[in-house]
Amino acid sequence: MNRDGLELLRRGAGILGVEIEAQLPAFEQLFTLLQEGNERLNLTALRTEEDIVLKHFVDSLTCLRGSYLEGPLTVMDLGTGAGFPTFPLALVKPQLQFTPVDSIRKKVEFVRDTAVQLGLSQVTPLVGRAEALGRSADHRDRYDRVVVRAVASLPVLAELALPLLREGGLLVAQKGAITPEELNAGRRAAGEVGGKVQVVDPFELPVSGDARTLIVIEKLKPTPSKYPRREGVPNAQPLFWTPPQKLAR
Ligand SMILES: C[S@@+](CC[C@H](N)C(=O)[O-])C[C@H]1O[C@@H](n2cnc3c(N)ncnc32)[C@H](O)[C@@H]1O
Repeated sequence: MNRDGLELLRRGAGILGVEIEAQLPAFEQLFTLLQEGNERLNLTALRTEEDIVLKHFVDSLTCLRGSYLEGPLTVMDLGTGAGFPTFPLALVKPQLQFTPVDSIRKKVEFVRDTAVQLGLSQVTPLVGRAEALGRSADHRDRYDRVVVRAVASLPVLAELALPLLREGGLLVAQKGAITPEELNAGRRAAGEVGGKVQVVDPFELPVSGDARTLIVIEKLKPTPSKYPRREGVPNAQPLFWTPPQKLAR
């Protein structure tokens, strides 16, 4: 990472109030590993230094808004891709025990190798689909937090994540701008799977000003055993919602 990238990272984290000075060498190493991984494996669409620093590193750190990730907690990162938001969060919050999950094996292998190289022993990557994990005894009702970034619409996230949380656990979903229709469907879906939308926090990504929304759903009671539905169904038929592109013309 060159000097401009480092300054951008400092500036973005500073605006968020996140202290990262001691972790800058690790972020530089992550940057290099991500670039090498991208050349080999085509992991992420973001390739420029500015995009990686701002839209992966700083953007992931915005999950720390509102202090929902304080203390020793077990955290599943659902649909982690190349390891986001897991890596930036794990670097600055070493008390969090992360389980980054993705259905694509090559991505999880990259995350596993990168975690080893960064010395992040509290990161335990897993290949799997949320629908299957949400039905397995090893993972259902287990986690203090589920974090997600750029994975699915809110009703789908509610159905995939709530089964994995313990009662009182929180889904922390980082999204772009959200329409009232998606939010309304998300509220209804959350209720259906045992949760409640507790926080809708719109904000701007530092420096670029891009619209973001942090949404927090709390699990209040057990998720009915029929959820999550089988693989692919939550996305194909989101609870209480027809995404705009699926509306008949
Ligand atoms: C757009 S990428 C986002 C990756 C990462 N969270 C980020 O912000 O860069 C979405 C990822 O979610 C994974 N994914 C989507 N649905 C999933 C599911 N049901 N179970 C596990 N992984 C899933 C995909 O394989 C993909 O890697």
